[in-house]
Amino acid sequence: MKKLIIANWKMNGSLRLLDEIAAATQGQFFANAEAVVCTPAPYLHALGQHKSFTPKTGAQNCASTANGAHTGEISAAMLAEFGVSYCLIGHSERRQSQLETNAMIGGKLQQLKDHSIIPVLCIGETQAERDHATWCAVLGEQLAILANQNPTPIVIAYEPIWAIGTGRIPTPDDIYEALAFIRTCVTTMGYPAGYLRILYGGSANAENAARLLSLASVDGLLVGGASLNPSQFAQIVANAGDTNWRTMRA
Ligand SMILES: O=C[C@H](O)COP(=O)(O)O
Repeated sequence: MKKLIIANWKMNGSLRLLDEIAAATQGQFFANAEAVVCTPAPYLHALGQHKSFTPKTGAQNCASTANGAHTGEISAAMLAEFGVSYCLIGHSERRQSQLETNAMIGGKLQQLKDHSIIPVLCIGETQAERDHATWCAVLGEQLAILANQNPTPIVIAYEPIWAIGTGRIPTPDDIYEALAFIRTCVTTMGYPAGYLRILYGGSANAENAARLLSLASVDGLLVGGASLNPSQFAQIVANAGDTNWRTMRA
């Protein structure tokens, strides 16, 4: 399966950055890697229309209901009209700042499924939850929204909150253990292995991408800060497409 590299611009970027990323990734071979850029919503149209933008179009959020009197919200149907293939849900920044609950995130999941957009469900524990060894319970609770669903392709992004934007990365053993736990939980809920991709996110950059991608079970990366640097992002995608990771992994 191709490695999946998803850029999350968060509330950053510009039309100019779109051009710069297009130029930096142009001519890259996506035979072994799939790249997605999740821009702020105002750029989705430009991204979809861009003549030389090779990565796929991603969104950072969608509403948990289909339509209605919800000022400022953007529905999954609207995202689909703009060619969005993937949409982040449950990012820890939204869980914290927008007080998003698992119930709300479950609604977003359903909306995306209804419009054939692949959900990228972000989950992760705080430093305190890691220290007190309650991370399994926390991840299990965040994954519970996938239970009793008709399984469709899904991406889970494991992002320890303490690793986001801090330059700190879990040990390979900790990543392996968390991803194995996630894979077991999701497949036990009836998702076929082929429907599930699990990404690592948190301080991934051009320097550590090859090492992270070489870890067993890491199907790709969710990249924040480093994705705003066109040459770094292009290098991460190139690393993902480098089939040498298979030998590094052995
Ligand atoms: O969505 C991306 C993550 O929050 C990771 O952000 P970061 O790469 O800046 O640590």
